[in-house]
Amino acid sequence: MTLQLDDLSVAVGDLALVRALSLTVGAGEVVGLVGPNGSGKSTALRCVYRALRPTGGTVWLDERDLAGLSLRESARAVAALTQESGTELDFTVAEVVALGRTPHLRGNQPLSARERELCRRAMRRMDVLHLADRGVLALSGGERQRVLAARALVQEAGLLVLDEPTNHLDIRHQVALLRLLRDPALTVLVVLHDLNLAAAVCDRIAVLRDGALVTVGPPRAVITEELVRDVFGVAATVVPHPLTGDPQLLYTLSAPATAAGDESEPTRETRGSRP
Ligand SMILES: Nc1ncnc2c1ncn2[C@@H]1O[C@H](COP(=O)(O)OP(=O)(O)OP(=O)(O)O)[C@@H](O)[C@H]1O
Repeated sequence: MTLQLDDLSVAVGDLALVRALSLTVGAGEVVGLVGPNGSGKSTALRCVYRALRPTGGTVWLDERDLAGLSLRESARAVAALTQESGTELDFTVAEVVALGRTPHLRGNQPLSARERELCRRAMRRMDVLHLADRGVLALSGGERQRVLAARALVQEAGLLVLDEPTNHLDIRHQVALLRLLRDPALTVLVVLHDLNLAAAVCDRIAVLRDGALVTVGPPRAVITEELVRDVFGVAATVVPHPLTGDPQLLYTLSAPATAAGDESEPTRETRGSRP
């Protein structure tokens, strides 16, 4: 499935949150959306999983206008793992994962044997099968995030959008989840704060600032010291990953503030010397 954001804009009153964003995610591609806090990443993503109606532009799914699809059709096409994917009700883990099949079911139709196996496999892949009978409200943040990831997987949608999916996850589960994204059957748009993980998992990275696209391209072209300084206001050193060659950022916490306005706490060297 191909996703195309075409001149997408979101405004609240006079405030532009997303400005004329055009971005294509090709079938089977993993595209990362990165940018500073408040740069419009989640807002853009919300337009793709229909939590928000854009004020301008169009979201195309395989050349079909998302706004013209029924909610059931778009729920079959787009699975979302976001900060809004919460579960307030005390369902069991197995029940929450099974909810991912809802767009495919009619009325109270029970899950088929294939669907039950699909749910079991997703729980195994996300390492939550041993929690199947536990209530979700009593889980840790990371366990709950893995349950929601399993729920998104069983939806069998062609497009997966994720907003900070590694939130709460320990490093083993971060790597496991990001590996799942590298599935040729999946088209993926993922918001990530960790630029090193983004460089490792994404085919291309799109950088947002103040709601507008700064650049988009392969990690090696996008993740540069200049970009990190200009967009994030952080001094970093880029080194190639010794095995893959992917750009990886090294940060020096005692580095001086940058021109882009790093107003961090005074460094160890300067602390105490201020009036
Ligand atoms: N309903 C709204 N009304 C007014 N401003 C909003 C609304 N929703 C979001 N914003 C503002 O729009 C901007 C973009 O928010 P958004 O959540 O898309 O940013 P983000 O890039 O995902 O940020 P973060 O990295 O902090 O998650 C922020 O400044 C936010 O405060």
